[in-house]
Amino acid sequence: MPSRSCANLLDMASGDILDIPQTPRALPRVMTVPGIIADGYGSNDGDSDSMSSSCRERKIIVANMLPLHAQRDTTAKKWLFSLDEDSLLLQLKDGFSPETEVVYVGSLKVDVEPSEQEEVAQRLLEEFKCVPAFVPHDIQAKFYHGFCKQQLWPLFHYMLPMCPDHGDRFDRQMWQAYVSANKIFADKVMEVVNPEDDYIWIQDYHLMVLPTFLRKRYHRVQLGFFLHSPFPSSEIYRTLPVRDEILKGLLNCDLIGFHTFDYARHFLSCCSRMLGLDYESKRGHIGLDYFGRTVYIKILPVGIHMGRLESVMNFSSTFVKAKEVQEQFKGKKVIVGVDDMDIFKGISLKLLAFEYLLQQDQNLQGKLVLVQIVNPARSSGKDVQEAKRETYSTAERINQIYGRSNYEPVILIDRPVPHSEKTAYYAVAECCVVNAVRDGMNLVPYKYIVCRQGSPGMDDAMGIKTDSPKTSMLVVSEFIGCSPSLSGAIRVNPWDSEAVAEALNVALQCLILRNNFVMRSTTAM
Ligand SMILES: O=P(O)(O)OC[C@H]1O[C@H](O[C@H]2O[C@H](CO)[C@@H](O)[C@H](O)[C@H]2O)[C@H](O)[C@@H](O)[C@@H]1O
Repeated sequence: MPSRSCANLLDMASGDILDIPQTPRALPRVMTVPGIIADGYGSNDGDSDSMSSSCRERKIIVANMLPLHAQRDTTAKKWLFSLDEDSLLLQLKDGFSPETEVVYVGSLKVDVEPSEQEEVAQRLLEEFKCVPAFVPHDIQAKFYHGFCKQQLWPLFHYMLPMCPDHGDRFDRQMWQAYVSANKIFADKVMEVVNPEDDYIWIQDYHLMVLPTFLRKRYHRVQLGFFLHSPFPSSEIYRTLPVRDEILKGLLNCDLIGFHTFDYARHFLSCCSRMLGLDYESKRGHIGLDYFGRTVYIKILPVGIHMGRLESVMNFSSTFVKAKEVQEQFKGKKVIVGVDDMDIFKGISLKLLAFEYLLQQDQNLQGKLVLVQIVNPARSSGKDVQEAKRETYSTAERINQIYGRSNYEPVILIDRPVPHSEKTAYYAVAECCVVNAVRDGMNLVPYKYIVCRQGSPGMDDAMGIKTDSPKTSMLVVSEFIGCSPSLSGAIRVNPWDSEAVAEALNVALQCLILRNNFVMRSTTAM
């Protein structure tokens, strides 16, 4: 029998929760738009009632990874740190009022020797208001690469571990590591928190039992949690052996945020079926009573940060790249895809649809290009290796069958691609396709829409008249969180490659019709 010692660790925490004195409390003072949503697409429900009026002045954002780049200068034997401008965590900060102080708690992407940890921690707090949680190597491997990436990530994206090739089966040691890592993060929060005044925002599926440790220590601390991934149907979720511990972890918060109504609905149905908890509408918000507290459930879809994206659009390096891409694909229609190398992003299915399209319509051969940017994998699992192998072999096959001299139908860009370069591809491509079989939100369509709108500088670089209409098409999977918000997109079932091919064909026909129409109107003038 595997040891259940970590269950004890957690039980100690959650067990005590049963003993929390049920002092009547005022309604939790919950922030609206916790900064997750910036001034872009996706918005909160726009409430501005009394719940929003008492945002605490210091926020502690806890996430698996700090928004930092870290590099070791081996010659000078010094660490070099800088802010990771791409991190969504910085976007959270932009949503708060300027007076709000934000402290981040999380791990570094690098290993720091124990002898250097104290000095590094002091520097990061002073220079970046970051508090590093140093998770020992053995725990980290089982916590992140094990329980997070091999168990929770597949399950939350609707994949059951039916056989070893499809996610690892439940492993109590990995769960123990998950609980231990969450405790390490909780201890770090406790080092800096002022429980009377601070608001603690916990991010994502890596840290779902962290609230239990904090609630055990501070009965009255204000805790919010946001899940960036999907929350699956209760029929999937109930297969998880530690389903109750995780639900209780989340319920130890005052507010739980989800991207979509469906994810919130699934969570509520799990609370009802597994814990016998029913929800009710409280002052216009959905709330659950849990040991004398009300836990609010909110739909807070993440958006993009327009300001940051617009500034990247105006980099001279973006103009140069856009011009270069435009020249490279002159006379061809460009479809762009940007995805993480992950088994749920449906990259191979997208390639199969593209292959089918070329096979069905010979006229497109030589004239159509799919530029597929692949962000490097974060997980090292064999599932990701297999997805990568399949992506490469499908792309190679398409290029062999339909390629010619000076023409490759699939351009696979598999390296870290800077923001400016992605922006340039978005700006040039007339169609963007997101074919994920499941994704919490997916911000690619929003970025594409903004980049296609262009800017005077970008239009100038590309030789486009600013007032001339630009036609763009979006093909998106119906299984991603952002899908319902994209009313102008063509929605597809990503598993049905023939239907995706047909959708791409419709998109191309629309582009051609529209361009002919514009050309005719311009000529007539
Ligand atoms: O791979 P991880 O380190 O475990 O992180 C998980 C993913 O986090 C981010 O995506 C998630 O948040 C996005 C914004 O809310 C959402 O659009 C997406 O659906 C979520 O999965 C990150 O963008 C991914 O690269 C990570 O894999």
